[in-house]
Amino acid sequence: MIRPVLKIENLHKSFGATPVVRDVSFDVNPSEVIVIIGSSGTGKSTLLQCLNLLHRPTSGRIFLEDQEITASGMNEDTVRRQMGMVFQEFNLFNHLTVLGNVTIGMTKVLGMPAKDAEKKAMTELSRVGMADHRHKYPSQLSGGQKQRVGIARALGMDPKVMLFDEPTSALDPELTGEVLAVMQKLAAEGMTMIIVSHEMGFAREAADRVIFMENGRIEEQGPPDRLFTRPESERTQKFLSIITTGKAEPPSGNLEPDTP
Ligand SMILES: Nc1ncnc2c1ncn2[C@@H]1O[C@H](COP(=O)(O)OP(=O)(O)OP(=O)(O)O)[C@@H](O)[C@H]1O
Repeated sequence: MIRPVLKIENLHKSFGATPVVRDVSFDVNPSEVIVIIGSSGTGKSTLLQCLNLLHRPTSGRIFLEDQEITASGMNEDTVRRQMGMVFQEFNLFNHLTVLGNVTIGMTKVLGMPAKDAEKKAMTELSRVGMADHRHKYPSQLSGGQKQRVGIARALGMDPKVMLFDEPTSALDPELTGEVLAVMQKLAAEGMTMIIVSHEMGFAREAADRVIFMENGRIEEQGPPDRLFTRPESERTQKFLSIITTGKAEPPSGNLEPDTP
């Protein structure tokens, strides 16, 4: 039997009285690439941020390999160290070079000697095609290059899973491709990844499984070939038709009352 990297059981997250993630359960298998899609405001980012405890779930359980990370007393930093997170905004340190941005987590958080950290950082920068830019500062890089450094920084921590929260949303269209290409390469190398994205072409090509979220719940999930061509749920059909025809704005937010 395959042991999942992540196991999510009956996850709920509310902000005050507003439910945003409702009873979400799924497993993530080793080397699996999951792309989460859905209209704006349906809880995709909140779900992702619950997975590495940036948001504390209101209820439900999350297991990272065999460890329940939602157990009381669990150290959040220990959990986050094992999951690489790539944000829409790149969150690089502007006063550090590319190399400095990638090594800082390894030296400060993992306690790695500087020489070892530099060697590892160069390996990860090569992986994302940024080794030649190692001495530059973030202000000297394009958005796509900054995001690739962000990915190298996350990889430097040898994460068990990589979480991407709309990694290309802040990029001009011509820079999106280079970041998606790096993510596709990581997928081909066997990295376990969960990606929140509006890039349907990428979801179709790179995902092993697509999860469509609606109103905080998993409405439908399946392999991209099936989900994009023969969606089972009417809501998925509607969402995909809006996305492809661009005829109307998808409905947003929690339109339904919460049902227990
Ligand atoms: N920290 C917070 N406090 C209160 N409400 C929040 C908070 N974060 C998110 N929300 C609300 O939760 C809902 C879901 O937001 P979320 O960002 O998870 O949606 P999303 O599906 O990722 O949307 P998008 O695709 O636009 O990023 C929204 O109504 C949002 O306003």
